[in-house]
Amino acid sequence: MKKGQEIELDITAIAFGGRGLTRLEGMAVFVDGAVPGDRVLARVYKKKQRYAEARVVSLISPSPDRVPAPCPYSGYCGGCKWQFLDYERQLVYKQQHVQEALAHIGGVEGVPVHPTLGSDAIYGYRNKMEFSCAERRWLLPEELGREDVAAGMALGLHVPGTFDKVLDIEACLLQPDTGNRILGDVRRYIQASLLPVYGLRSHEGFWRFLVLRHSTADDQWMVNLVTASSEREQVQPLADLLAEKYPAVVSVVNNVTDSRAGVAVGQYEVPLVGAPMMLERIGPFEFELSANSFFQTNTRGAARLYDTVEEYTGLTGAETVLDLYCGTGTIAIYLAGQAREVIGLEVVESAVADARRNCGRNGIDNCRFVAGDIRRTLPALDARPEVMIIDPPRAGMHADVVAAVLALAPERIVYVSCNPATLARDLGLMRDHYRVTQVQPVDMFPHTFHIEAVAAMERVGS
Ligand SMILES: C[S@@+](CC[C@H](N)C(=O)[O-])C[C@H]1O[C@@H](n2cnc3c(N)ncnc32)[C@H](O)[C@@H]1O
Repeated sequence: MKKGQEIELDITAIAFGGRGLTRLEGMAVFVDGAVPGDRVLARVYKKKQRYAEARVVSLISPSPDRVPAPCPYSGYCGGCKWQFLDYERQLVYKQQHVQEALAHIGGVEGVPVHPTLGSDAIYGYRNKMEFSCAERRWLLPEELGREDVAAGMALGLHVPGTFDKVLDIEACLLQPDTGNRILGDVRRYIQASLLPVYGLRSHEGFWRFLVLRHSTADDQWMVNLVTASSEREQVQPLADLLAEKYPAVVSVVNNVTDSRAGVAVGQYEVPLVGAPMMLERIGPFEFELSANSFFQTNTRGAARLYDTVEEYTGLTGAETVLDLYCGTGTIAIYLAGQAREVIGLEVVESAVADARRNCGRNGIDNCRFVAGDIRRTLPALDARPEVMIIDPPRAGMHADVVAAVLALAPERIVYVSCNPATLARDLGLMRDHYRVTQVQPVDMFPHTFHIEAVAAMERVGS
C-alpha cells in the first residue's frame, strides 16, 4: 500500500471518530465516509508503519445500512457526517463505541452498557447554531466552474478540520425552519451592507458570526450578531427587521470582539431588541439563557439525560449531593427536590451567576454554588457528599481531581460524559475504589458520532 494509491476495500467495522475500518496487509485502514458493509474504491492519503488513512473515491457496493442523505452539504460539511447512515445503526455503533472504549481504554469489562437512548427528533433538534462569515464561499465540487453559481461571501458552516473554509449554507436541517429563514435574511442584509465581512486570514472586516438560539419549550428565538467592532447604526436596522418579521424573535444582541480567535463570544454585548436573554424549559424547570451561557444543545435529549442521572443517583431526600462541573446548574436544579442539599462547583463565574438566578426563578433554596477551578475548590470543600455527579468537559478529569474525589469517598458517583475515551480513562483510574454498575448512552447528536454516556458507580465495600 502506498500513499496516493487507489484500492478496493471491504469495510468491516467502525473506528473511534466514526470512520470506516478494515484491515489490509496486516494493517488497519481508516476510511473517511465509509461504513461497515460498504465495498469502496478508496485513495490512501496517509501511510504510517501500523495504519493507513484513505478517502472514498467511489462506492462499489453500498452497505445495506446506507440511507439517502437529505442535506445537499452531506459529506462536505463538518456539522453531521453520518446522515447517510440509518439512524438505528447510528445508535448501535454509539453503544459499541462506549462499550469498546470502556474495555480497551479503561479496562472496564462485563458492565452492562444499555442500548443507546435515541433522540426524539433526528432533524431540527439543535437549539443553538453558530454560523461563520467568510469573505469567499467554499464551493461544492459540483459547483466548481459553473457560471450560474456566484462566488462571494459565505455565511455558514466550516468544512471539517478547517478554520478558513466556509460553506455558504442555505438551510441547515439540524435547526428548526425559522432559523433557516433568519439565516437567509441575515445573509441578504450582510451582502447589501456597506461594511465588509471579516477575513479569516486577514483579520480585517466587520461581520463575524451569526449565533441563533431557539427555546424548544416556547418556540422563541434569540439572535446574536457577532461583529469585530461596534457600529450600532449597521446592526440596529437588521435587528429591527428581524423582530418585525418574526414575532418569535424575542431578543437580538450584538456581541463585539476584536480577538483573532475564531470564537463567537463577545468581549462585550450590546442589547438591540428585547431583554438580552430567553427562557428555556427542561421538565418542570425554567432556565434563563443569555447569548453566551452554556446549555445542552438538544433540549429534549437533555431531559432524557437528566432523567437517567436522577435514576442513577438513587436519591431519597436525605443526601448531600455534589455536582462537579455544574455549568449553569441545570443538573443541580433537576435534582434539588430529591436531595437535602446540592452543591455545584464551576469555573465560569457567569455560569455560576446564571445557576443562582435559575434557582431563584424556580423557587429552589437548597442549592449553593462555588465558583473556581475544581482543582482548588474541591479539596477545600466543607461538606461530605453521599452522592457525586461528575460532568466534565471533553478532556475529562485532571488527575488531581480524581484524587480529590477518591479522598471525599462518596457512596455513589454518577459520571456524565460527552467523550467515551476520557470516560473510560477516568473510570479506569477509579476502578479499585468504585465498581461501575451500569452505563447508559444517550444520543443528543443524531448524524454525528458524538455520544453522551451516563455511568452509575458504587463505592467498593459500601
Ligand atoms: C460538560 S459541561 C457540564 C455542564 C452542566 N453539567 C450541564 O449539564 O449543563 C462542563 C462544565 O465544566 C466547566 N469546567 C471546565 N473546567 C473546569 C474546572 N477546571 N473547574 C470547574 N469547572 C470547570 C465548564 O465551564 C462547563 O460548564
